[in-house]
Amino acid sequence: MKEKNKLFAYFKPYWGLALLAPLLMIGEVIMDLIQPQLMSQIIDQGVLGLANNHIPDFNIILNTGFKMILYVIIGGFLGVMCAVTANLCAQNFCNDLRKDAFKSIMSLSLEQSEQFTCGSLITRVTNDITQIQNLANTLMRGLSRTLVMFIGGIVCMFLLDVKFGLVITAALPLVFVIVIVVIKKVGPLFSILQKKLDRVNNIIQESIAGLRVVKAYVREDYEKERFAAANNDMVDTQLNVLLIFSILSPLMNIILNCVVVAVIKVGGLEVQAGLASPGNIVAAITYVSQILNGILRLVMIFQTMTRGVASIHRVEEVLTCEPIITDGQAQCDLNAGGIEFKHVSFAYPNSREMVLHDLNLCIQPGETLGILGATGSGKSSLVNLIPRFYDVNEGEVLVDGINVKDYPLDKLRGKVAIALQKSELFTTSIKENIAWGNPEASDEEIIQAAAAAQAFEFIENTPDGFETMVTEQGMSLSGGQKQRLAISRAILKNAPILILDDATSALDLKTEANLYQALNKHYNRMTKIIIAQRITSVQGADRIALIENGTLAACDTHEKLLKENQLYQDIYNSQLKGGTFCE
Ligand SMILES: Nc1ncnc2c1ncn2[C@@H]1O[C@H](COP(=O)(O)OP(=O)(O)OP(=O)(O)O)[C@@H](O)[C@H]1O
Repeated sequence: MKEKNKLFAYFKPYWGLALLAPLLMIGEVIMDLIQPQLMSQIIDQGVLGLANNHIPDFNIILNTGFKMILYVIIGGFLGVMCAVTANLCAQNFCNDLRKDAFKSIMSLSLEQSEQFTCGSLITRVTNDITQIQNLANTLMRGLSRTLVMFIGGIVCMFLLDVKFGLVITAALPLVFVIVIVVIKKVGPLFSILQKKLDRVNNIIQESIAGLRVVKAYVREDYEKERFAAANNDMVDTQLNVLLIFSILSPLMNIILNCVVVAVIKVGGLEVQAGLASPGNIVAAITYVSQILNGILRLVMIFQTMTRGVASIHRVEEVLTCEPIITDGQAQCDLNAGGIEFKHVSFAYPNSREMVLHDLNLCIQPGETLGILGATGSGKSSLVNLIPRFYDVNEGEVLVDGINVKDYPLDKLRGKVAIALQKSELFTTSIKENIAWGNPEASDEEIIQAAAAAQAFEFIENTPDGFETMVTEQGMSLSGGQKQRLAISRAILKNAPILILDDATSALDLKTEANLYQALNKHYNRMTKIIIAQRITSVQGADRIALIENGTLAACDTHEKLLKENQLYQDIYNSQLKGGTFCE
């Protein structure tokens, strides 16, 4: 585990701003606290003329009035400066946090990102960090304002008249009991709310990413209902929170009015006794309202704080999540591309069922190995172990004679280029999509890779050639075109090991044959692993590995397997009869 509470470290560069903002806020609140005193002076000295035989003094009204306006202006200026400073601090701090959270997500092992789920990770980097930003802002502005207003208001009331101070102090226990009950009720609801938001985001993400399938199966209504159910569930929790909060405001108003009545009653007696003035009563009423409104705001602040703290935990989970698959220290200068699976058994971390069982297979540098097997037999799982997308449970995988666990990950993954059946393309130009596999590649190398992948011709026929923009997830391209771009990218990486994991499934037989011919001609030193469903895709390979229920059923040349292996003969015959095969 990385250091806990590391979030505070993000504040460090901005501690000056974080300190200045509450100071400015204190200044603004002091200006607010002076106002009732000045108002008291206007009433007592200016209007009632208590110090001048009950003769009103308009000069005092005018001068004190100007002072009040001046303090309001100063308070407003300090408030604006406080808002600017707090926002600068919170924005910058959360900007750093968001970048690091994203960096952390990028370094997660696949099983960890699967555990978090995609929707939850998106919510953590977006909504949760916004909640933390709100929290930072609230702590610097709202909390400091409320605390200073609360303490300052009570002090001012005691200074006006000790009995006023005692009245408000007597009301506080009841106020705090109400606040604590509300906080206890609402607190746990916020964690639940974030989880429900995760679910809503997951559905949005799945439905939008799979929009074509949704439309093809006319499942819009189903998706709408699924979304509506999750959304309603979230809204219900939100409503519960709001309901609890909505009870608070009238309760506070009742207490406020009771305290005001008590202040007037006590104040009346004090005026009769000559111990206080009418202006003092007005000032005290204003302080009561400032204090109780402050406490009401405290509950809202608590709302932000609870949400923020729940979000801090969620973001910290991402920040402190160490990748399970970590670097080894081995140095390996060999770049031949030899691979060996030694007694490999493997189960996915989220499942107890073994997918591969005691599998042994040696692939020579430069060899082309076809892998054939029924769906779900474990073909992809096998090749996923080479770049360590997952680690084996038993046995070992060697690349160029070294256990993959001993490699620094970037060195190991630098040796492997992989193209998948579902080609991941980015919203950028065709050229950048290909060069993504090797950003330093020259234009000629990009063209050569595209030509080998049989993509050059169709790219040239697009409106802007290599500069044509690929729309989101490659929607503007056919399945076969996307696969060819993904293969171009893998070829361009020029790694010693090239894995095509069912990456030619959308290509017609002629294009596929041309691709393999080009690979053999121009990239013959690469070790190639070709996973396919069709025998035609692998029959030209040096050897073909037959995977059956996670075990290696056979591994030999096409000719030998055809002669000696019943399973291979069955596949061959079924594809021949099904009309898939043509020589
Ligand atoms: N991320 C995963 N988590 C848990 N189980 C998985 C995961 N990926 C695959 N499996 C399971 O592992 C088994 C082997 O899957 P794998 O993808 O290796 O098969 P495959 O031979 O490549 O199939 P296909 O030809 O359909 O792509 C299947 O039973 C599958 O359900």
